[in-house]
Amino acid sequence: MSCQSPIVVALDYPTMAQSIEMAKRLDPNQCRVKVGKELYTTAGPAILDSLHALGFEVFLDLKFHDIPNTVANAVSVAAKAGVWMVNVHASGGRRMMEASANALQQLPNNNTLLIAVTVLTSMDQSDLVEVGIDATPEQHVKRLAALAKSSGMDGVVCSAQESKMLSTELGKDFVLVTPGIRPTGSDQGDQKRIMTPTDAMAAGSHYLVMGRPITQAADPIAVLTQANADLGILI
Ligand SMILES: O=C(O)c1cc(=O)[nH]c(=O)n1[C@@H]1O[C@H](COP(=O)(O)O)[C@@H](O)[C@H]1O
Repeated sequence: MSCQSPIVVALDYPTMAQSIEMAKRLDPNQCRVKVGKELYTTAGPAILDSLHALGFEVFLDLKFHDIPNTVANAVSVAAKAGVWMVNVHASGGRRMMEASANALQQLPNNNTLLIAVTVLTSMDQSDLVEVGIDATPEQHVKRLAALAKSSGMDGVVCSAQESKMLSTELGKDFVLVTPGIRPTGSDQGDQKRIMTPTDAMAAGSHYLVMGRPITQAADPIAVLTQANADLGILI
């Protein structure tokens, strides 16, 4: 049975041992897990097998951004490894996203969700200006999300601050994956566009990515259980 909670715990650790130690404390009914650049660079594909063996659905967050052929082949390998979700950068453009979507369609019985990152949740308007984008984060997210949808993506990564707008613009079935989730009182860190778990779900997010508020907590399981309880999920 698929996990009932929308929470995806980011296993951002420098060693495989630390990530597995945390995964063993977590319950696959209480959350999904995310493998990002730090963990994948140290552990390689073996980490996916280990997390699958523990019963988790895994979001492979490598944010592919390259030429269409390279990205299409990379997402295809990820899907064959059985990950639940994989992502690419929407700024890679239509041809890159279409090639990726086509690559997954050619696989027999593909179930992997293909998601495009819009504007990183660590960026605000001043960061966009510096990279030559003369738009607000909301405007740029809207443009990239529309492009992602028409290029065959299942959904986007955005901040929960844009969830309401995207849900209205692109429909409730277009999957909204939102990092930058911060329970009240938790440290913002390097995130700029943040929201609490409850507000994010009310705004229309489908999945909530939470890293440090859980992994750096004195009692990670208590924080996760409280976040689920706040969302009305009692496991
Ligand atoms: O694609 C992502 O997961 C992602 C996109 C984004 O815009 N912002 C973002 O924070 N993330 C990831 O989500 C996680 C957030 O972690 P915390 O800030 O520790 O909760 C990290 O693993 C990031 O790599």
